[in-house]
Amino acid sequence: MTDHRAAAATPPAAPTPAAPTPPTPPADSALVADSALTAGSPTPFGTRLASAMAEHGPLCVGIDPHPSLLAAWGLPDDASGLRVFAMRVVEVLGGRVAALKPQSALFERHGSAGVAVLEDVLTACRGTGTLSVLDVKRGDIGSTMAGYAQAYLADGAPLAADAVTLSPYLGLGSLAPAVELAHTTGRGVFVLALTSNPEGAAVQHAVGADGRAVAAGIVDGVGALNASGPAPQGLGSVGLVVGATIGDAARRLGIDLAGSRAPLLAPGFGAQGAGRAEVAEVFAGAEQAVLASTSRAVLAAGPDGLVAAAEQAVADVRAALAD
Ligand SMILES: O=C(O)c1cc(=O)[nH]c(=O)n1[C@@H]1O[C@H](COP(=O)(O)O)[C@@H](O)[C@H]1O
Repeated sequence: MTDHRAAAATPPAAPTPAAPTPPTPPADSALVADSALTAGSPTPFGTRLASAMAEHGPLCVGIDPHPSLLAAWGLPDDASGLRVFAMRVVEVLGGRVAALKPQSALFERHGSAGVAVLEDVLTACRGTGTLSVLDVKRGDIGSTMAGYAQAYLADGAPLAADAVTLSPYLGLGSLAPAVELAHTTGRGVFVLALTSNPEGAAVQHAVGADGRAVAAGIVDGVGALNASGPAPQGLGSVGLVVGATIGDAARRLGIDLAGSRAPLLAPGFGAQGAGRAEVAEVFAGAEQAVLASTSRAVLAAGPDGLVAAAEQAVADVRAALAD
């Protein structure tokens, strides 16, 4: 199995023991990673993601420990249940899918104990070689954004992930500290463009003074960031979030999803109703960039059904993108 971990990372803290025991990073993994850094620039996130998708298929499984799912798994709705749930997902699906996407909100609702579990989940992802996309949807004025960037994209940060989700609705330029740090450390960001929820259209489809939709400007801006990023070709490290539920919105708004070289994180597949036909419609012409994301549809299969559910999801996405 290829290791798609960040090229640079300081030794992670050992995961807190849990049942089931999470995968533990090899003792020398960080040393290997550090020597890769000193030997040159870290491998860009977009390059690592392309390789992970080629190996495992274009699927990201979300780790969304909703109270209802904890109950369905027979676990308490507290930090101990959260730990067993999330670590089991990493243990079972780590090394089998291109990426895992912990949903920060559902860890944060358990307070500091939940955030401690999230730290261990991210550490465990690193141990399996599976890319982690931390879904935090952050966005703030530049000076504060630098703090968020340090929290999620700096080598050795307790909550460091391979990539994070960011909101550009304080202005795409306000995300610069995160983009710059991601480029430096071989990490990535996914910028919300056309989200899967129906309420998003009121903001994202709004047309500005230049006659272009807000989302179109974001896609253009992300294309420019990738053009000046560390990878001269192929997938860039600045991705876009484009919901699989948006129908023909991209086409109607004159957005060329493939033109930005952005990896396209595509939630909405599964529990939100998008299936094979919807994925095929939304991403026609941009198939190579799609990383479909699904959470509840896989997690509802329970601890023993995770592998089969993820394999089915990969097959469905592949078929949709081949249609
Ligand atoms: O950034 C995201 O991942 C995201 C963006 C978006 O437009 N829509 C969306 O559903 N998501 C996230 O993707 C996950 C979807 O979960 P399921 O509907 O259970 O597959 C949730 O964690 C959402 O927060």
